[in-house]
Amino acid sequence: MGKIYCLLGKSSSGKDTLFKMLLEESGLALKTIVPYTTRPIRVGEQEGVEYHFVTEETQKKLEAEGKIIELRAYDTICGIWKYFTVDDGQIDLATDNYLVIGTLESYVKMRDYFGAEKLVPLYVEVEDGERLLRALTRERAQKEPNYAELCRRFLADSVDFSAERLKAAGICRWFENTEKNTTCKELVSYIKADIEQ
Ligand SMILES: Nc1ncnc2c1ncn2[C@@H]1O[C@H](COP(=O)(O)OP(=O)(O)OP(=O)(O)O)[C@@H](O)[C@H]1O
Ligand SMILES: Nc1nc2c(ncn2[C@@H]2O[C@H](COP(=O)(O)O)[C@@H](O)[C@H]2O)c(=O)[nH]1
Repeated sequence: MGKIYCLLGKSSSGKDTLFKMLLEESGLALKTIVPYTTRPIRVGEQEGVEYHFVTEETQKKLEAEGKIIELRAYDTICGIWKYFTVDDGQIDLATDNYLVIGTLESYVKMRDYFGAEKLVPLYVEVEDGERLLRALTRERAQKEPNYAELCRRFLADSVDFSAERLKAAGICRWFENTEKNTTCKELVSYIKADIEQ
């Protein structure tokens, strides 16, 4: 029976980078679950790859149909952006293991939906100063850097991933992401051991 491995961590902790590296590990054979969002598509993103980019109306329709597994809404600098997981036939835990990127909130909601034995948290941690530097470097490379949103996320993260909230969600193990290849190796060993147990 399959499980959902959920990469969690503050903004710029390296979730997306590690996500791509882990998907390339053929020994793990992890599948993905494409999430949905109402935020605008960014340069370099593709419909159906990072997200299904949908309108507010589509989100409301999916909600009315009872298809939304979990949803997060953020009051961003550019308005309300929603991120959500949909029961759209992508997930078959009878046959496959999945890798997703989540927040503490989405992890808890998916754990409650699928059952604690099905969700495995992979919490990625980076020292705040280093993380802010990485976030700034990444933002500077954007066509239209949004430094205000970067700052909002940085501040929101310290509340959203507070020690109390991590403890309440049962997250007691973390993976330090100083050097990505080392972190990836640690994650691979951890996931392999979990799959084989
Ligand atoms: N171990 C590392 N060492 C140095 N830089 C890294 C490392 N891991 C990731 N980065 C860089 O840090 C930046 C943020 O990484 P990434 O986009 O993977 O983070 P994220 O957690 O997915 O962020 P967000 O949640 O904001 O989308 C990127 O520019 C990435 O190349
Ligand atoms: N904990 C918080 N998570 C947030 C916030 N704003 C967005 N997000 C989450 O980030 C990821 C990735 O977003 P992206 O726009 O860079 O693709 C997504 O899962 C959101 O849930 C926040 O204020 N706090």
